[in-house]
Amino acid sequence: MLDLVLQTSSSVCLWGALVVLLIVYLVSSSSFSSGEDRKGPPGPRPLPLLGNLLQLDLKRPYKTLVKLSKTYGSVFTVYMGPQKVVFLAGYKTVKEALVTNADQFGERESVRILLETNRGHGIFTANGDSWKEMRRFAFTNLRDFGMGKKACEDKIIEESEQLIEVFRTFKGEAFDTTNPMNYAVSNIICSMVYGSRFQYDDPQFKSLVDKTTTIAKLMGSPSIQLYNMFPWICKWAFNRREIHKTFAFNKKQNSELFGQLEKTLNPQMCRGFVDAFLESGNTNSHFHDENLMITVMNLFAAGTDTTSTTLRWDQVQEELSRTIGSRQVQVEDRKNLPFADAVIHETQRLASILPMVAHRTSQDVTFQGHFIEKTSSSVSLWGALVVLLIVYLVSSSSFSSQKDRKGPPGPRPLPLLGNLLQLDLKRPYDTLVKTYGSVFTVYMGPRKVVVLAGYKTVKEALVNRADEFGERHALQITDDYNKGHGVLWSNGDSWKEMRRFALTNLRDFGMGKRASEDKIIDECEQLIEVFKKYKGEAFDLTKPMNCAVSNIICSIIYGSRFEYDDPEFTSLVDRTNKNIQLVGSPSIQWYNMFPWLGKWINHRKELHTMITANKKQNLRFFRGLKETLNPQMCRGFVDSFLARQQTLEESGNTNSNFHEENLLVTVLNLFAAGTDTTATTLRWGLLFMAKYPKIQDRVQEELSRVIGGRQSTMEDRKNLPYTDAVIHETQRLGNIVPMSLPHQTSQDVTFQGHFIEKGTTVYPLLTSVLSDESEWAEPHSFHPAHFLDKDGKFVKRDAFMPFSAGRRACLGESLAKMELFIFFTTLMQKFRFTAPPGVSEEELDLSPSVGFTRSPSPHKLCAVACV
Ligand code: HEM
Repeated sequence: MLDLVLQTSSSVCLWGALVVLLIVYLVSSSSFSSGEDRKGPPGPRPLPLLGNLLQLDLKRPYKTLVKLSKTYGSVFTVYMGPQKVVFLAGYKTVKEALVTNADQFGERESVRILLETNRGHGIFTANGDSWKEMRRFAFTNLRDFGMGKKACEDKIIEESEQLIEVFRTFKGEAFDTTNPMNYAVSNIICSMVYGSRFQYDDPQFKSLVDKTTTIAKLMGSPSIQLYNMFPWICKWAFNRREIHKTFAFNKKQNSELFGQLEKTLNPQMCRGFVDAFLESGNTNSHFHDENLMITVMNLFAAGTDTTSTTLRWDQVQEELSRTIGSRQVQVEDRKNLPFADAVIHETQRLASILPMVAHRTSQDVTFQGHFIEKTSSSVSLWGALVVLLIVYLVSSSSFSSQKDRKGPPGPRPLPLLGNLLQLDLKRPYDTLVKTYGSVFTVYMGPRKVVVLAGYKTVKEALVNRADEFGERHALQITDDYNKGHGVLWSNGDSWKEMRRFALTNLRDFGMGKRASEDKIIDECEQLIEVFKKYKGEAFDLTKPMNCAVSNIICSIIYGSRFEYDDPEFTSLVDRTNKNIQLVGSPSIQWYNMFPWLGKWINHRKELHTMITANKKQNLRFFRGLKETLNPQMCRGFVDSFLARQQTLEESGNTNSNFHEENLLVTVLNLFAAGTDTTATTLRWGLLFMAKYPKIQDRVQEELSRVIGGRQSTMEDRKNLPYTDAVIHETQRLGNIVPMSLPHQTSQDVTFQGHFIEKGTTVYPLLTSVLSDESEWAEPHSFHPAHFLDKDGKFVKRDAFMPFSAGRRACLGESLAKMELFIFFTTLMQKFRFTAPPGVSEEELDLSPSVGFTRSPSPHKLCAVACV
């Protein structure tokens, strides 16, 4: 069959063959059905090839697994890609397997990447005789060099003195304990392995420790997990190259250290594990260089990575000083320090730094009534699939079209997966901009996407070529619920009518006008009351901020605001915000790329429940408004829409875009687009103020000098250039919609010499505009001077494009600007925003949490009322 396939060149046949092979594989392979047939442990139903991958949170797989153990019990099966893995959960089960049935469960199963680096040597991933010898030798030697004994205790005491010295140099100021802690712990291993410790600033030592930690981090990254499951297609993963590079570097450094030790070897004085190994004179075949190297690196890796957690030091310290005063603690003291000992144990329990270590079955096992077969792999079928894929890659024409027709350049895509494996899904385009310039092609799974980067290019496309680039590309998930209605995800006449109607109405209801300003001022007063309740204590601003901003939209849409504790209101606000998060989640991104996976995506069900609830609630509101409709008094957007609908119906127009579904979707769009965005920007602003108190000083000084204690209005903006610059800089650096929303080309386009087909998805990369190095002096820092001239006057900047540009630009721009100005200035007049007590400004984290919008990581601030 393979010969036949190899001779065929058409990609259709190849796809056909692939499908047939997959079916054959599915039907013939017992690996997926054995679960049921032979009473294997239960588990979620796997997909072919992908297994249960889409149900797992790859960042914290153990969390999903704990959830699964609640459904399937303490022994269950999960397919990590094509690989069947049996998980054991809970004390009783784990103990029964690892202790009682040690022989059957005691072999080490290893992930692909570790097999590659360790090659069956060392202790961690080895099995069989080599493992037995190395483990025994390491164990005896570590014991000889003091593990659990007095000599080791002395070394640890000496090291802890060094660590205390380092801690002291910070003089009580906040600092990150990771590095000193890693150095101290590594030094214990160094003493045992090489026979000596290092100074913490020794570059060789620092690099060894830092690189070991880097490798550990990379090993847990999602792309490496994917590689472990699909080694044949994920070979190109960037992190894999990094691991191999770093690992080789560490090896080289260790070789040098071993070389030095070998030169000074003295049979009368064995300094450590390496000496013992070199001297062992053991002719046994397992004592070779490679085994020494990997064993030492295993000991290093396993002995270094530490855990940090918030310890109850107050109580621990009290117990320590009561029990032993200021003398050095010794292991002997442990029995008299029950609380300290408990804290250390609890830290280990909670931190659980190695949540999953893989074992494998050495034979067929029946365990707790489940059949678990001896670990095996269906190598031959996989081999066939790989060959087929290669043939496909070489012959298929579908991906080479971009070269033929001079499409924008880009990395070479894989079939189906496209460039997914080359992208860091959190910041997908940063590296690509550097390699491919301002217009390039990326395949998000099977979908071709053109990315536009930099101010000039984005402006040229969205403004100068607005007609060609001004259509919206709807994502699969938004299409499911918007179905071409509303303003955000629609196109054509319906979009045009809805956008125009929404814009006119928002304007009539005060957007950019006095009425709207009054509403914002009223809402601000409510928000201030909420902030005051915290009496200067630290709190999370998200919820009150969301409620306040949502209320502005409510006033405009329904004609009235809600109390913050009204359950109708809070549920609407909470669901809207949760929806936005979910829509940006990785699993929904998978769904957008591979809609046929639909059923298996968990978040989709959650999203469905919430959107349905929001729709129902809105329909209820509409009904209430309809019953009290008064043509003389239009309360808001819904009234206006209903009135128009009625007029059209009365005039016999049955074909109009003014129907209930369009009202519903437009209202949900305005809610979604108008709340999270503005509230998130305001949270960035206050966080920047707490982080940079000198800038906050200048804002507050300007406010009190120019408007004193009275309420600010939009009129004041021109007299507050510094404050205005700070708000603009907040939007620039906050960069909350980093990729804008997807556009698509409305026709075949030739752009900057590249051919782009009609209907291609286009992402204008706003983040690259807002941090364009040729436009901004300090693109990556908070620098209000970007918007000030040398006399301190406010200057507009063309590259300030947080609302995007052109015909699809943000519809709520002027409302958002008004909200930002009034909320920000009023809050600045009333409160001083600071980091929580005990947290320094440097520690306030500016790293974003990226979902559909880019928001600050969860944090708390204090709002101290100004007198
Ligand atoms: C700081 C606040 C805001 C920011 C940064 C922001 C940003 C954006 C961006 C980048 C887009 C996509 C433009 C494109 O496709 O190129 C957008 C679209 C949109 N925004 Fe905003 N927005 C904000 C506030 C608001 C508010 C308050 C409303 C509602 C009243 C709103 C309603 C919309 C709508 C309806 C669209 C879709 C326009 C269309 O597709 O025709 N936005 N916004």
